[in-house]
Amino acid sequence: MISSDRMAAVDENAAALGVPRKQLMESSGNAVARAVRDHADPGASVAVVAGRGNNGGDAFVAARFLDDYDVTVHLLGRPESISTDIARENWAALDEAEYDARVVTDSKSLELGSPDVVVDAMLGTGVTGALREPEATAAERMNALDAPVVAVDVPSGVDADTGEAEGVAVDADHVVTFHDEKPGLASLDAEVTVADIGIPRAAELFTGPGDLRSLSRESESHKGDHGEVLVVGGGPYSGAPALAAQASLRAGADLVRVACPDSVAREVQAYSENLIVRPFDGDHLRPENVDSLVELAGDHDVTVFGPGLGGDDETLEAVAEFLAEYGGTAVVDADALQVVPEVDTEATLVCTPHQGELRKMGGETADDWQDRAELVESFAAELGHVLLVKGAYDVVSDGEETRVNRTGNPGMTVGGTGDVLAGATGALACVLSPLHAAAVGAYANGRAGDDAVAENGYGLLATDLVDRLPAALRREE
Ligand SMILES: NC(=O)C1=CN([C@@H]2O[C@H](COP(=O)(O)OP(=O)(O)OC[C@H]3O[C@@H](n4cnc5c(N)ncnc54)[C@H](O)[C@@H]3O)[C@@H](O)[C@H]2O)[C@@H](O)CC1
Ligand SMILES: [K+]
Repeated sequence: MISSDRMAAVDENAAALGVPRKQLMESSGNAVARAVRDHADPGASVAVVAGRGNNGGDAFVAARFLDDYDVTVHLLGRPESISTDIARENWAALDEAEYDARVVTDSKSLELGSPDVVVDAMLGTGVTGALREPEATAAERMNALDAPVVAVDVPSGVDADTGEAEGVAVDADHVVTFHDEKPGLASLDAEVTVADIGIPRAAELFTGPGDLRSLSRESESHKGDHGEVLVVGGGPYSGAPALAAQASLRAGADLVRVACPDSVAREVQAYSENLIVRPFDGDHLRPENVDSLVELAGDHDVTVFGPGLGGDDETLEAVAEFLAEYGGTAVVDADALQVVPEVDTEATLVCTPHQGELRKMGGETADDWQDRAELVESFAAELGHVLLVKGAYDVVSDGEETRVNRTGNPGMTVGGTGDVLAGATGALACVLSPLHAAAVGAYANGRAGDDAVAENGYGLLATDLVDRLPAALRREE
């Protein structure tokens, strides 16, 4: 099963891997033509009703794969209003080659006749709201015909994620959907075929630019909409929590507070005026600090737990108590990680170990990234938490779904890059699912590192990553 949002991300990742959408459209159209052949023999008449998006584009391609049929393509709307270049190019190809391709600007002039098969390519995953005109009338006309209706990707008017329609929708007999099943199709009274259109598995497995799609913002946004993060860290170190907190801000959080021991509060604040510091008593985290921290954490969307806390016995005891009491979402890093396997917690955790820390948690690792991905997936299932295991190929898994990140370079072995990753992931977890936040965090952190090395060579500082996070999270359109 794949949602429309994820499908769009995967499609963009495929393009970044060198398999552009026009090529996928060629495969989609071919698959639609094969489905038409299941319903009628060569020579039969086929009416294709196409919209102005890529759903229509798929059907323009299908017409070319049905040269031995009597095909008529009806485009609803003017060719100039076709909304994508690839659909327009495929329309132009039909027009140039003198196919029977007609422009229908008004539903009254839609003459379907009595075809043997109807292809519904008005709208696919791009539908918003109820079908407008001329699509609504065209749907009613198609439903009234005796001929079987083959729908491209999803019956027009139906929401691919929910299976629901806000108004009239095409009543399809057969749906040819692409790449993977769509959640909304199962409840329909139609035969559903999933066509492999040549999207590489890597487009789903490896993080890519398409994964940044989900970070687009509404123009009407308010302070707090993009998340409030609490970083709990510091004690033996003061730089780590400051780095994590700055990374959270650079990854888009609206407000970030740092809870750290009194002893390092001034140092943490001195790193940046952008930080809000909330000190607690002492020079390292202790069990007596836990209750007030849990309360403070409750006012935030996500807690980033661990940067610079150190591994003192009292501190680890406090970490265990915090996790046992806390019910929100936390990114857990550094020394705090070793406590996770023993704790019974209601919290949603994203654990960010490097391979040494993973072993300390009781997890196994392997040199080959594919073997490692399998081991991480089963350990994540055992823990019941999301794991982001850092390495040349970072592995992210919630125990069911696994993603692998290939950005990053050997310059990132310098201290502090893990704190940046934890902070960025915390900010992202305010607006994305934990698995997706970890995947995008790893992708952006590595991309920031790649940009820094491309500019200056090795010898990068963790602060170089912080400054480059916004660009690394920006989607090029
Ligand atoms: N990986 C993918 O995502 C692939 C998608 N493909 C096809 O692309 C389709 C999605 O294409 P698009 O994003 O261009 O979207 P669609 O082609 O589904 O629809 C977009 C068009 O519909 C119009 N529209 C939206 N809501 C409407 C309504 N209620 N009434 C009337 N018109 C309405 C829009 O103005 C726009 O012109 C998929 O369903 C599939 O058929 C394939 O070509 C290949 C791969
Ligand atoms: K359709």
